[in-house]
Amino acid sequence: MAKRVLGIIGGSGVYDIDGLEWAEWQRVVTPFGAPSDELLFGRYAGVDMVFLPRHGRGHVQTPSTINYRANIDAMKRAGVTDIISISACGSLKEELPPGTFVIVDQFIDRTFLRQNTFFGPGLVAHVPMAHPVCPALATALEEAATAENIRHARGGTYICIEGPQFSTLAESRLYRQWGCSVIGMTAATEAKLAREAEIPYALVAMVTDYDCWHPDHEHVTVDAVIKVLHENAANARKIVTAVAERLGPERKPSPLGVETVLDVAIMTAPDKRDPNLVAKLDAVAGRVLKK
Ligand SMILES: CSC[C@H]1O[C@H](OP(=O)(O)O)[C@H](O)[C@@H]1O
Ligand SMILES: Nc1ncnc2[nH]cnc12
Repeated sequence: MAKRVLGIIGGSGVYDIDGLEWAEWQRVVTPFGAPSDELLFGRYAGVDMVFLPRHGRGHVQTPSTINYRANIDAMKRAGVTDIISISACGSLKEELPPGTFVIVDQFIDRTFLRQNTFFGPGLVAHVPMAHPVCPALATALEEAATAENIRHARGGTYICIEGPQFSTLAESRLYRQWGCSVIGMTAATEAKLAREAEIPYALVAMVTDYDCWHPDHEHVTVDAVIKVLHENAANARKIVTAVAERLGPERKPSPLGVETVLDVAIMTAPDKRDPNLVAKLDAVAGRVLKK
C-alpha cells in the first residue's frame, strides 16, 4: 500500500496543531506565489502530517485574498496525499446548532473574485466535481467524531459566498430555500483546486452561528464566531488527532478515483500546449504532463 501524507488546512481560529512529533514550520515556494504561511511538517501516530493555516498565523488573508492555488500547490509539492480541511461556518438549519461539526458532502460555489483553477489558455482541463468530497475521508471523520463524542452530522451542502461581508437576510433565506446546510467563504475553492491537483478532500465545517435568518438568535458577528471557536478548539484538536489515528500511515486509493482524474480531463492538444503553463503545473499535473 502507498504511504499517506495527511494534509490539514486550518480555518478561522485554527492556526496551529499541537502534539506533532518533529514539528517544524518550513517555507514552500510555488509557481503560483506564496502560500498563506509556512507549512508545519510533523508526524502523529505514525502518520506524516502537513498543516497549513488558510488565513496565515494571525489571520492575515481575507477569504478573497487567500492564495488558494499556492496553498494547494504547496501541499502537493510537500507530498500530501489526502486533505482534511477545517472551516468555521454559519448554520442554515435549525437542527445544526453552534458546536455541531458538519462533514459536508456537497458545495454550491457563489464566489466570483478568486482564481479557482490551475488551468488556463494553452492548457484547458475540466475535472468532474459531481462528488467533491472523498467518502473514505468523510467516513474517517465521522468515526473520529463519534469516538470523541463530538456532536456531528454526516452530509450537507456548504454554500461558499465571496464575503468578506456576511449575508443579507434575503440571501440567507434564499440559501435555506436551496436546501443548503451551512455557509462559509472558503472551502468550495479549495475543494475544486484539490480535485484538479488529484488530492482527495474532505471538510469538517464547525458551526459557529445561525447566520442571520433565525428569529430567535442574534445575527452573526465576528465576536460570536470567535467565542464559539474558542469553545470548539478542543474538539477541533481532538478530531484531527482521532482522524489521523483512524486513517493510519498507509492508504488505499480514493473510491472516487481522484488520484487519476487528470487522465481524462485535459482538452488541449499536446502541440498546442503553453510550455510555460505546463512547466508551472509540474507538481499539480506532472503525473500526466511528463508522459
Ligand atoms: C470569522 S467569520 C468568517 C470567516 O470564517 C470562516 O473562515 P474559514 O472558512 O477559513 O474557517 C469563513 O469562511 C470566513 O472566512
Ligand atoms: N454566517 C457565516 N457566513 C459566512 N461565513 C461564516 N463563517 C462563520 N459563520 C459564517
